[in-house]
Amino acid sequence: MIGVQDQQVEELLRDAIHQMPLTKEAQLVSITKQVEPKDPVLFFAAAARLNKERCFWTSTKDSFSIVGVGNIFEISANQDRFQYTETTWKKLLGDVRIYNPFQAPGTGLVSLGGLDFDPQKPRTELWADFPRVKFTVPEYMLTKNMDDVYFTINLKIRRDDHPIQLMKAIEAAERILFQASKEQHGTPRLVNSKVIAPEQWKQTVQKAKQEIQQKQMDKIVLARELRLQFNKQVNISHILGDLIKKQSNSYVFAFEQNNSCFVGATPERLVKVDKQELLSTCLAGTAPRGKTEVEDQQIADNLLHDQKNREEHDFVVQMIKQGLNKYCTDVHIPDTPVVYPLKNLQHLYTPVTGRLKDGYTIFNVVKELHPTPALGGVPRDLSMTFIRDYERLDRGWYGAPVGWLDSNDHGEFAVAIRSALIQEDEASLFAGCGIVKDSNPEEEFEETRIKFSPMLTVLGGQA
Ligand SMILES: C=C(O[C@H]1C=CC=C(C(=O)O)[C@@H]1O)C(=O)O
Ligand SMILES: [Mg+2]
Repeated sequence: MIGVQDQQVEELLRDAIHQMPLTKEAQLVSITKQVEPKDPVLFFAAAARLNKERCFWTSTKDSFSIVGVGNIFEISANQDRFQYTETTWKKLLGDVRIYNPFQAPGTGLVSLGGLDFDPQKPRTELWADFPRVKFTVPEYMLTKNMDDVYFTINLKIRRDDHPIQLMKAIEAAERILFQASKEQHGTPRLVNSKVIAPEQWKQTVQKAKQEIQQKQMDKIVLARELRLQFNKQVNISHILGDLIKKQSNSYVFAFEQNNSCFVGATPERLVKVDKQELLSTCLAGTAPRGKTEVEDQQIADNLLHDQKNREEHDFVVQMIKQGLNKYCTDVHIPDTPVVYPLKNLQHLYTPVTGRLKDGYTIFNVVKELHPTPALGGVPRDLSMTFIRDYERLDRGWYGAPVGWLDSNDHGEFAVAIRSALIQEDEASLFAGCGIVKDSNPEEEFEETRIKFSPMLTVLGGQA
């Protein structure tokens, strides 16, 4: 690696050891340095050789990536999940020594993670590997912001540690992480695919529609599962590489947990914060892509003027507007949506901007907005109860916020849709859709079928 910087790292470690308060047994130290360009997917692939849990985040639109390896600090909670996560994160920030001369987002101390869609829904075996909430501060982290690449080392030091010994361990890990990975797994073959309970799902849509028509609720989002079997273990780095190539305008993410990995390419930003500048997105209302440019334009025009889809979308806009007004000033939301094209489908999209009021953080906004009516419904409580009672699916982390935040008040969370839980040679894909009074169960079934495509095609299936 870059030699001069390594001498600096050693000096920083020496200082940190000498200056450790007597009251402390151990101290978390975080050191960020700039490194030569490195492909985040190759870094993720190479990290497999360290046998530590990995996490991955790329915003394909912004050319921004974070790859985390290992886990030096973990926040997991079952109750008061937002409050506890925020309090623990703030406490950690007050406790850690950070050497980060860069202001780039995603450098310095960063925590990455996600949580359950519904903390009240009983868990099944499917998600047994995943805690209900988990945020991780990785041991090693690569951050790529446009053409600049940074490497962060997070370690716990003790008073009797020796900087030269610590450096040896760091350099050994760096050699592995920055070397090209030679593993060639070949692409696994999809040998079986099972649509879970299609007819029951359509009946549940019908039931949701009835409740809406009887004015119990306005909107309920219902999801379903597609279960795949392969002839051998799925290679997560290949999947991530393919998703990045194919899914522009998306967040490509992966969170490993024991033998499971939750992977996706979601177009739906929940909230992005850069100091006090805030961005959010209303995304709901869906149509397929056309086979020709003319057909595509025709479908987009129809989508923009389709009452049922506009209704689905407007519920999201109203709720996000209301939610953000509590925590932001200068909330700006255009009156009409535009069409947001993706590889396999197109959505109605309304961008939102605002300024976070003093004293509030990204956690307040995530807590307020989740679940938006793009994943839950309207009103929130009744639709969540309906989903809990009638949807035959353990959503786990599907449909919930996943993302990251750093020690310099940057952070971003996306809604984990277009996603799959991969478990060695098996995978569960998830897709949902907004049911409103004019929904048709067959059409909603078809809409969810298309929503499986981003994950299905990179896993060797047919869209
Ligand atoms: C719930 C999903 O999509 C949501 C986001 C965009 C459009 C949606 C829709 O048109 O129904 C859904 O609300 C999913 O992809 O699993
Ligand atoms: Mg829809």
